[in-house]
Parts: sequence; C-alpha cells; structure tokens
Amino acid sequence: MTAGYAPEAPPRSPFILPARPEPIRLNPAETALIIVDMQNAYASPGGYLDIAGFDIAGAAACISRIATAADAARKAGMPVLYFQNGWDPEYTEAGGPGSPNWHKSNALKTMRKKPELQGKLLAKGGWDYALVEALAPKPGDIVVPKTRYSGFFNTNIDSLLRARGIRNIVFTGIATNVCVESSLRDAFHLEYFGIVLEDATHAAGPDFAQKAALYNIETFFGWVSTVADFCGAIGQRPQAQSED
Ligand SMILES: NC(=O)N/C=C\C(=O)O
Repeated sequence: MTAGYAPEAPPRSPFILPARPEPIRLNPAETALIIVDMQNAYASPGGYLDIAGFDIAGAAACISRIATAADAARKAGMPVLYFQNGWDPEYTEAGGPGSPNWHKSNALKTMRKKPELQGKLLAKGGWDYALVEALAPKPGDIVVPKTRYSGFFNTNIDSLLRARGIRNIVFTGIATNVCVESSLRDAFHLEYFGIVLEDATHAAGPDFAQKAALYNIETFFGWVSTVADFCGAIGQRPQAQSED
C-alpha cells in the first residue's frame, strides 16, 4: 500500500462559479456543500424560530432550493455535510448564566418565558432538534452536531474537511445572519474560501438582516452566488422548484 493523499474519485475539471463580488474558480475535488441547521426549529411552523416570533415564511422555498443544490453537489462527487444545532435535554451544553449563550439564545429566553416548552426547543432527541424530513441526509452525507452558532466552534468539522482536502465551502441554510454567517466567518479565518448560495438561505429577522449578512459576506468574508448558477456551473441544470 502506498501512503499519501490521492482522491478516490477521478479528477474533475475546475469550474467557474458566477458570484459576487466576482466569479470564483472552484475545483470540485476541493469543494464541499454545508447545510446549516435545517431543523424543524428553524424551518418548520411550530418550531423554535416560529414560536419565538421570527418570520419563517421563506423557509419552505429555502428547503426546496437546498435539496436541489445538495443533489447537484452529490452528483458532482462533492461531500455534503449538515450542521445540527442544539443541546442535551437538560441544556447543560447550552451553558448557565455564566455563558453569554444563556443570555442571548432566543430559544433559551423563550423557554424561560414559557416553562411548558422546557426540554422541547432544540433539545437533542426531540422534533424541534430533528432535521426537516425533506432534507434527510443521504448515504455518505455527514452530520455534525454543534452547540453554538458557529459550526467551527468545538466541533470536528475542520478535521473532517481537511482530511478530505476541502478548501472551498458552499454554504446553505438558516439563518443567514446567525449560524451561516458565523460559520462562514470562522471558515474564512481557517483559510477556507466560503461561498453562500443566497436563495438557499433565510435570515432570522427583518429583510435588512438578510441583506446585511450578504453584504458582509460579499464585501469582507467570501462570495455570494445562487442555486441556479451553482448547478449550472457544475454542469447540472436545477430541477423545477415547486415552492417558488
Ligand atoms: N441556526 C441559526 O442561525 N440559529 C439562529 C438563532 C438561534 O439558534 O438562536
């Protein structure tokens, strides 16, 4: 047996992804797609964001566009990874009053206001924590649990990506301005090239939150593209989307 890194899949040609602020050249063998927190908590009526008063009207279209992008990525041989946000049902992992998370998490604040929700919101094993059915992981996909907004904090994502030779990350999911942006920023600081597919994301908050997050990303941290451009660039036409 010979030691050394050699991708198992046959070499594939780099492609140019149309993006803002400029097109970006990506090698498929070095590119992964990450689906951020597409759980009932963030994308389903009756989930945490909905209960806490955030508008999740855009989540259904977001689900269908993520499915399109993820299928295209899988067909192109790119790894598909999921972040899944939440804590043990006792919320030990959420931190107590000594943690800023205890003070800022709207899920924890909502449960303090409505104690009947204790043990339900973002609790591992429950419906709220579960990934939405329409985006159930496929064989070969990798699910990475996380306990804070950034998927790069206290998780093994960096090792998983580096072991696969990944340099570029295509981000999708909810919420653009919280966990997507936090993860993309941390990825930037770890020398990954981060791209967000804007129509496969949804913000927690008013429309200006979506615009501000995308502005920050395209101006300071990465690139912004779309599902159609991603699918087109890797040579696959997006399938018709029913939720548009
Ligand atoms: N997935 C996220 O972007 N989460 C945003 C807020 C929260 O988890 O409280």
